[in-house]
Amino acid sequence: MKVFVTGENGQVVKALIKLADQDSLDVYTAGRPWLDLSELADDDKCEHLRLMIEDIGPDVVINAAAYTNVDKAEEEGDMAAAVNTTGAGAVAMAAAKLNLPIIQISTDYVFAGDKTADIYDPENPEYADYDAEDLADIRANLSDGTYVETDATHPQGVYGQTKLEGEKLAAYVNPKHVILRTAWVYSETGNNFLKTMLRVGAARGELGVVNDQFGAPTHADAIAQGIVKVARNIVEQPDNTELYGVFHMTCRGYTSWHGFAEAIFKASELAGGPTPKLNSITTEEYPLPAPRPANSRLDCSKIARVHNVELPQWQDMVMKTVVKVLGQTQEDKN
Ligand SMILES: NC(=O)C1=CN([C@@H]2O[C@H](COP(=O)(O)OP(=O)(O)OC[C@H]3O[C@@H](n4cnc5c(N)ncnc54)[C@H](OP(=O)(O)O)[C@@H]3O)[C@@H](O)[C@H]2O)C=CC1
Ligand SMILES: Cc1cn([C@H]2C[C@H](O)[C@@H](COP(=O)(O)OP(=O)(O)O[C@H]3O[C@@H](C)C(=O)[C@@H](O)[C@H]3O)O2)c(=O)[nH]c1=O
Ligand SMILES: [Mg+2]
Repeated sequence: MKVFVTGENGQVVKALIKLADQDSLDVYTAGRPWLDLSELADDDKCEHLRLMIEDIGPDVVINAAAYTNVDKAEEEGDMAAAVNTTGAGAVAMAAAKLNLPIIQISTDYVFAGDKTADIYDPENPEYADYDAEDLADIRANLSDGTYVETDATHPQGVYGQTKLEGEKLAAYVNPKHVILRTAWVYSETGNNFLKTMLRVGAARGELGVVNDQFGAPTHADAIAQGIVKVARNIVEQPDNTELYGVFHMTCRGYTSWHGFAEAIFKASELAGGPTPKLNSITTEEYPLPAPRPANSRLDCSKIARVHNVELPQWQDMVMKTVVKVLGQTQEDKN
């Protein structure tokens, strides 16, 4: 299988490139300056992209490039929209023109983050006439508070808004679309929370991290494996419409950013890295330009059922990533 991926140095792009060592997977990437997603409002650039893809002849196109600086997006809305919305739409369109499927990577930040779990109250008068079977049904359908693919979206900031519009545009222009929403991506490359923690933790003796935003830290390697499995499924069964649409894909389990930081520094301690004092704080105590969803938890049962994709428990990949980051030379970090 041959895949065409947008971006060069992104966490997910790099993880996909690593998988190319494995049997029968060719990964072709295109990033700046040759492919700049912010320039795809221009028809000539779109045609150039289409020709580039045609030349390579992939089975699937993967849009893994995005404007991901959540806070900066608040002031650079036009650029964020150019990359995440117009750019995503243009990549999906170029694929559509070649009758190729598009896998568009998206985010938990499309949601408001205020979803709560349903509470079962056996005393609810509405249940008075229900028999045991009805009640069992009701209980089975109670939400645990994780977001499902059909839940209403309501992004809180510009990044989430531009990503949501990118999802919609990609879906509109290319019927063969898979929108994969993931969350809290980290890896040993690029910019991410794990690397920020180790850097800040080495520079300061103490730091505060928010304890009231919940989600699943997801290693880019796990995402890349999920993407490749989905890609293989749609290549094997291109006409199976069940395989297309929106899917949630994160590691299993969940924690807060504070819980993630705790796991990072526990691993760091074992590996001889920094061990700053870690304080638990609220979102209010850590003001940022862009609001973050309090609940970023995604229900991943649909992708498990339809694509047979299940990512590992979030804790599983923290230790090895911390070890790799601590072992990086200054040169690697640049
Ligand atoms: N990071 C996260 O926590 C999360 C990310 N996602 C989504 O996952 C996907 C992958 O994210 P991730 O790997 O973390 O991204 P990164 O922030 O690590 O990398 C972003 C990638 O996008 C490329 N890019 C940015 N602007 C442009 C542009 N104008 N033209 C071409 N390429 C551009 C970058 O290029 P260059 O190599 O030149 O820098 C880089 O390759 C994205 O769709 C993101 O929205 C979803 C949930 C969480
Ligand atoms: C660095 C730091 C952050 N925080 C808080 C701020 C914020 O609420 C939370 C996460 O911080 P970050 O800014 O690193 O995370 P952020 O850039 O918002 O991460 C998001 O990126 C985009 C691309 C996504 O799609 C999301 O899934 C998500 O991963 O932790 C602290 O409380 N203390 C700290 O020292
Ligand atoms: Mg960030």
